[in-house]
Amino acid sequence: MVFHKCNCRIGPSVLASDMSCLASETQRVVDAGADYVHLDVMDGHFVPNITMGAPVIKCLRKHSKAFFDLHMMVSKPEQWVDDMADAGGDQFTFHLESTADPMALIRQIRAKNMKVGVAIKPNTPAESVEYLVPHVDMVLVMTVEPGFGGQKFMAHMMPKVEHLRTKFPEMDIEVDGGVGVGATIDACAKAGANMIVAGSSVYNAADPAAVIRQLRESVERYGNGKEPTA
Ligand SMILES: O=C(CO)[C@@H](O)[C@H](O)COP(=O)(O)O
Ligand SMILES: [Fe+2]
Repeated sequence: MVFHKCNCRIGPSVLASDMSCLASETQRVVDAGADYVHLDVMDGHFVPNITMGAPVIKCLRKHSKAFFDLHMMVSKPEQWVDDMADAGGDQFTFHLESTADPMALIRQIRAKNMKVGVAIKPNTPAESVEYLVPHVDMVLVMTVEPGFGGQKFMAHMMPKVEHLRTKFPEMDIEVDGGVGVGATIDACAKAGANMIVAGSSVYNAADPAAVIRQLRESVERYGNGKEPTA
């Protein structure tokens, strides 16, 4: 177990919601205790799927004050920084694999007053992102191949989380893909993740509030420096 003192935050991914009712579906998870909302932006090029762009996020912003974590699965993230900031994005999480000049992109995001996240795909080693840690707010370790919700959790990504947590005890580390109540969240929590994206497990649940609570309990039990009670 790798302990840390980072705040636990749960961010449902609206990709698993009924996206024809995005405003009410966002509100539904906020009411259920979500700390932020994870919005998956896919361009059909960086990943083989298309979801939403800045116009949709701008409309959603009119209905929600939630913190919007924009997971930018796009080939040219630089192209979308201004539009996403204008649309009301709070955090711009780009993929390390998508840009030739991460530092320039980080400066561009900061200039628009957004927080910065950097994501790594399953085949990208944790070491490759270390030099960016002092310059970003969060590292996202993908626990599925980006592109689709509802995939199987990749447990073999946990050593990457553990490696980063050991080196950076105070950094926000997010996991995304296939995370739900039970073995998957427990593995993430024990490895040291403190920001938890959960799509299907929250939106498909009969009681999303109970799921969010249990995800949080796992992080607080295993990750936040407390000994397990059972
Ligand atoms: O970025 C992605 C997929 O590319 C994720 O945000 C998924 O949307 C999470 O959904 P579940 O795996 O939890 O259903
Ligand atoms: Fe995502």
